[in-house]
Amino acid sequence: MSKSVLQLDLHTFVRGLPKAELHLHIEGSLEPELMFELARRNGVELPYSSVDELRRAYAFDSLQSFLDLYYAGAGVLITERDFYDMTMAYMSRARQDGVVHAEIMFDPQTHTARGVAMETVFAGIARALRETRATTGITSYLILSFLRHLSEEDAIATLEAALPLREQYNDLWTGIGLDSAEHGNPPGKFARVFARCRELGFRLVAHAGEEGPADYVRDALDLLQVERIDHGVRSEEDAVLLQRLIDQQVPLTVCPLSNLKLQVIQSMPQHNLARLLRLGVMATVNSDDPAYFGGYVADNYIVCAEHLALTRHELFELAQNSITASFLPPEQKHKHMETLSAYVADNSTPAM
Ligand SMILES: Nc1ncnc2[nH]cnc12
Ligand SMILES: [Zn+2]
Repeated sequence: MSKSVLQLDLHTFVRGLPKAELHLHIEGSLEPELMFELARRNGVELPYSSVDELRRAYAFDSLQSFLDLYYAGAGVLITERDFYDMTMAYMSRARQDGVVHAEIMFDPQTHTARGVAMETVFAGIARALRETRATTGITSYLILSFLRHLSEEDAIATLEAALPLREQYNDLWTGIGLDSAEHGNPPGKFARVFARCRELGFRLVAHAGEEGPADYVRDALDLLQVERIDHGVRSEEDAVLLQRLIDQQVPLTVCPLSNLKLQVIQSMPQHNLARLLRLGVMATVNSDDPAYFGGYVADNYIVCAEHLALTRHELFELAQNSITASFLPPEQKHKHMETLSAYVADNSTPAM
């Protein structure tokens, strides 16, 4: 295969790089413009007079300060069409970023607590994902995530309310996750419901080591038996844990712009993504809540390339890791790996 003489610029290279996005909260993809449109459509009053005023409120100093706005913003989602519109907007944006497969978290408790039916949430999101798969070939899975600031009983009730829908959404709903406020809500609080989900054959993930300590990462592995850790950046503080992540190739779904916006780090050059990757951690790059954190998945790759001096080969490794760490069956992973290798071979200088 011939190599191009001219190297693509960074932005073009990253956007064309076939990749999976593994850490994305669909409610966190709700852009202010759509939030205002849904508020108008549903007669919901927002405490902001304009899109600009809302965007100006996105100045966070912690995970909790973000979550307060995020849950309030989700209050405009009422009908099946609202969930469909939000999901279509994300999928079309993801397509522009070279996403070939997305594993999407959603928080049913945020909606059922407001009287929105579980079926409405599933139906709207699923219609958009299936339509996207049919028209573009981009595949996706759903990860139903429990809110950890609520009780385990609430999580169990949520699981029971969703299970009757499992067969209907079998092509999409493959995973269970754990998100929301980490401090004071350790993984062990959800050991029973995760054990039940494991028995039911779900793939398991959990947020850990974002704001919370490295101990929470270890507990998520030992007590919840998750396969992937969402964030996990604080694992670096525990050398034994870090070696375990490397030895066992436990994927971390890292979200650099999120870490910056929520002040997990104070500046991008401080981010440990490059260090983790170079130590042999199965790190991936993702957007978390792109509408709130100022960038979609390709922006996250680019900001890391620019501030952490990632090489093109390392960007390729991150994309490879995203496919490897996905829940896709082996034959689909293999197909994406071939496409990815061909893309990189076609767009590399001989020195890469
Ligand atoms: N970054 C994050 N951490 C925990 N819960 C979340 N829910 C949405 N985004 C989250
Ligand atoms: Zn997250």
